[in-house]
Amino acid sequence: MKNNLQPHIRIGNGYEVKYALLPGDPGRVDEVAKFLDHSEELAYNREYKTIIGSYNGVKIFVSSTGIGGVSAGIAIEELKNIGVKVMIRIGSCGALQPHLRLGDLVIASGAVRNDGASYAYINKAYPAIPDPELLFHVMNAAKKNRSTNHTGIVRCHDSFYTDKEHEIDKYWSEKGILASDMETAALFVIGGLRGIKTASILNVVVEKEGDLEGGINDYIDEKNNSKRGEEQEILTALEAIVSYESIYKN
Ligand SMILES: O=P(O)(O)O[C@H]1O[C@H](CO)[C@@H](O)[C@H]1O
Ligand SMILES: O=c1cc[nH]c(=O)[nH]1
Repeated sequence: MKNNLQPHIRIGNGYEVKYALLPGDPGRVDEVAKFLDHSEELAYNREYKTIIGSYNGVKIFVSSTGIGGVSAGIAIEELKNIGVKVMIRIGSCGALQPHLRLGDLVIASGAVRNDGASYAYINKAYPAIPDPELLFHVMNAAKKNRSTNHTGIVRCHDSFYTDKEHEIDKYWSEKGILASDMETAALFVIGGLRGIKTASILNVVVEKEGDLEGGINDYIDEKNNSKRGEEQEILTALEAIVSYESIYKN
């Protein structure tokens, strides 16, 4: 393969970039660009949009992974193939607990593996957990940014519209799971198996169903709160990378 060009993300060797931020939505890549010292688009194929840039002297890729573990798994593997060693998801999530508000950050300390992609790799006895050192840097960065953040287990799923969604959310909510997203489990499991350091930060974009407390104000501010959460997750991930890099330069 010429220059090790990857078939989906459409990037090859030669960048020597150790870090990647992974939003699902390609639109969020441009939001991250606003925080970078400079940035340049490298490729945009299907759901995979990648820019290269730097933040406080550290070079990073920002690559969208699309919706779901299947799509994310492809991006994760291909980014690893071109040398990326540390990946932080900056995603969105739906709250499963009533105290989580729009724009709060959820930092995943583990993920329930209700997705198909992580299971395609290995049976469900294998844990979906982040790298503990990277998690520590993310938690510290979130504190320094004064975000409202919650660290705990999230649930990863493959569907929004089956007839059982309400029942399933109720079950996992009662087990204390913080929120739902679709890619964190695949990221953690593939990271564990492939030796990639991973973490996942999620911005609450949907509050728990039926919780109306404070709902009117939140409704008015809905867009602002979600936007603020997105900015805070981006800043948190970037600051975590800088502090991680200061310790693990090589
Ligand atoms: O906003 P992103 O990062 O795409 O994350 C969430 O949003 C999508 C679903 O709407 C899924 O990808 C889910 O995990
Ligand atoms: O409710 C939601 C919102 C975003 N992402 C999810 O997976 N679920």
